[in-house]
Amino acid sequence: MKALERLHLKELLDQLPDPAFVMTRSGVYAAIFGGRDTRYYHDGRDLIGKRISDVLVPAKANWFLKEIAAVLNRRKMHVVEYELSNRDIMGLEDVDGPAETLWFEGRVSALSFQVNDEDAVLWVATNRTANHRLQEQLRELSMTDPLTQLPNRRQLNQLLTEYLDRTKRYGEVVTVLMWDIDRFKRVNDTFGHEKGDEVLVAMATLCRQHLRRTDWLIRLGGDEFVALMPYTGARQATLFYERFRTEVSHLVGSLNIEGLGVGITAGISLIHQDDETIHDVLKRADQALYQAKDLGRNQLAANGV
Ligand SMILES: Nc1nc2c(ncn2[C@@H]2O[C@H](COP(=O)(O)OP(=O)(O)OP(=O)(O)O)[C@@H](O)[C@H]2O)c(=O)[nH]1
Repeated sequence: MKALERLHLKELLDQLPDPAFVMTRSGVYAAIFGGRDTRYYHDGRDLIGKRISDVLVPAKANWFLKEIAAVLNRRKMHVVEYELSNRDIMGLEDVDGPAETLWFEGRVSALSFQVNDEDAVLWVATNRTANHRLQEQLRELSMTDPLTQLPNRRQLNQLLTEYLDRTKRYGEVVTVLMWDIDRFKRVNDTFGHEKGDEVLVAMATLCRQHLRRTDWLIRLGGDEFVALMPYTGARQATLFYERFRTEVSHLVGSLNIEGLGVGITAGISLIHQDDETIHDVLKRADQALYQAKDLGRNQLAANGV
């Protein structure tokens, strides 16, 4: 066994599927083993003897140096995730390897011996790009309404949390305009569910077209939507609603769904600096919406503006 290990140790190390770098505290690539498959990794043999700051842009190089120092100080393995693109790496033009941005998981542990009179770590880099992309896609899917392709309630919660924070900190004015299609059930009942879907998509598209690029339109569920309007007060939001309502009356004609009472009812509120949670503002907008429904639909009511 010993003889086998001695004879084949180098070959075994070179055959490691993921590259393993020996890196010193000052950032010198002292050795590299494995990671020879250029579909996944750039050939790193040219790195030996070079400094990380000669290879990576300063921000990335500093991040690596900090990680190395942290591992050497704590003497505990670190697992880190990082991204490397061609923008980060200098002089990569002539090296074989993937062209796109790569995501890595690094497993970094301290070595018990010195290399070139310096403390050193072993840094194993695993290409996790495919996995990372899949995760991004799943995240995107979990945040998107499949019918309208708009952000869904989950994303609204995230956005509102961010905007509540900004209102509390900087006093930013943000309007929440909740709207709902009047008599939508009659569309389904009269023309079928497919027509209902078409109406939902058309209304959502129309609303999106009339909002600003910095506004958000979210499908809450069913025929309920929220327009989240940063830098917008109640007066501007009301003007937006009036325009949207007029456009909807034309759309009802072009969709051939006249005579059912289809329109748009809305409730608006502002995010308040003393709101404790996002549910406070959602509740106010919801109450305004129901007040407007009670008043006879196809109109807007405000609450806490
Ligand atoms: N086609 C279609 N219908 C949906 C979808 N989601 C919810 N609905 C239907 O939307 C209808 C909403 O009905 P209600 O909440 O009573 O609303 P409404 O008829 O607009 O009544 P008011 O708002 O009070 O005027 C229900 O019949 C749901 O089944 C969807 O994705 N597609």
